[in-house]
Amino acid sequence: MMNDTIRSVQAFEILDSRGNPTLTVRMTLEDGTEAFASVPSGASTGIHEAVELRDGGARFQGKGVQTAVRHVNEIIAPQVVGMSAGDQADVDHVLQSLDGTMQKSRLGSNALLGVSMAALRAAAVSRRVPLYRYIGGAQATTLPVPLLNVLNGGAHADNNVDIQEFMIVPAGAGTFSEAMRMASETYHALKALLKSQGLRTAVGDEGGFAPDLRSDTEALDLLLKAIQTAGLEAGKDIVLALDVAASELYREGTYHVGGESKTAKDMVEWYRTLVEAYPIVSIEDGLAEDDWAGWSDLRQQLGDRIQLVGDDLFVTNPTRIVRGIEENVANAVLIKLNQIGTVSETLEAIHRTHRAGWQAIVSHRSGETEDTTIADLTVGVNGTQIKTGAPARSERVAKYNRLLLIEADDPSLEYAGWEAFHR
Ligand SMILES: O=C(O)[C@@H](CO)OP(=O)(O)O
Ligand SMILES: [Mg+2]
Repeated sequence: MMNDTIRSVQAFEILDSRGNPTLTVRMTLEDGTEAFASVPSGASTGIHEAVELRDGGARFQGKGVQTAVRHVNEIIAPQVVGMSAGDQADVDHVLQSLDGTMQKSRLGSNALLGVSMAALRAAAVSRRVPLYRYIGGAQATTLPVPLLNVLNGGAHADNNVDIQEFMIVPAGAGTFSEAMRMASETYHALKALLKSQGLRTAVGDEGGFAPDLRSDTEALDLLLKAIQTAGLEAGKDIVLALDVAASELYREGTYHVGGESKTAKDMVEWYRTLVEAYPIVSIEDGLAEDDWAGWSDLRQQLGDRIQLVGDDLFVTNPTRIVRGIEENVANAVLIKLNQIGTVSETLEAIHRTHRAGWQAIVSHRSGETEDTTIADLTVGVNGTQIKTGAPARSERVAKYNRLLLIEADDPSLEYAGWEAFHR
């Protein structure tokens, strides 16, 4: 018999994919269910994100992951034991009120999210349903198009490329597994191409290459070449997406790109030339996290042609998303559980995004673990796209592998394909 009353909650310090401390939470239920959830950690974090208690940050006055672990074990656990794991909204409400701050800085968003995700996972296990089915019920019908980061620049790489992430997007595949095959073949073709040009093939945090390139267009040309070498057609089988992470390029009121200072208007014109020359379907964080006026212009100029995704701009925060919808500054939202700190608030962010007719793209962080919750979350909410790195490095591949298993288990789910970019 199912009895999803929470019996115990315990946090442990573990390592993330960068070798930095993070935490995992084990929740047990009265019916004997045991579930774990692990929390990721970003590098290019938005200033409006929920605050994790992270080791080494001067900002946290010596409060690191150990403190977050203690908060779970000593403050949160006694309050949630006895609650029902399936009452996600109630559990998350308790977490939010125990913390009591706007950005979850008292207990730490990592402490809160670990418990919130553990409740979600435990409730599904207890009901003996796959996590995506527990989240989405009969309404989960879609498998997402993956956005795979294969080339890096910006603050993440030691080269002359300004854009942080160049992603390949196999929208033309017929199934999710075919999409992964196309993506990994392109990834390997890219590696061979870099090698043949004497360029570095070491990979960054998300599994993408970071060769020493002269410009952003050289990076885009390399991708087109790799797609072709893999026997695929750019624009038909695979298209491209960018994460500019423009907050990182923004200093003292201007954007610093290619050794020049640019206004928001110049940036929009730059994107127009890129979109005209390359099969780019999506640009994330094209402008900085508080440049609302610039974003509004970007949306007016390019919003009918391509997907414009807010990451640092919205930080998965329902309040910022509502403002973005009202001011019509984008048409898609990047969704990261740890930017907001609870499952319920993440679901609210997704629902508000979808209700506006915008796309919600569930995303990993640059510091990840083997936790695959985001794969199930994407399917559960009928997300048409997922962003979780290169098809290499196990912490990224774990999410893709989970989706491959979901596809194999449930033939009723349909690959989103081009529908993902329908506006
Ligand atoms: O900018 C981003 O979108 C993410 C993930 O790719 O990076 P980070 O986790 O470092 O914020
Ligand atoms: Mg981003």
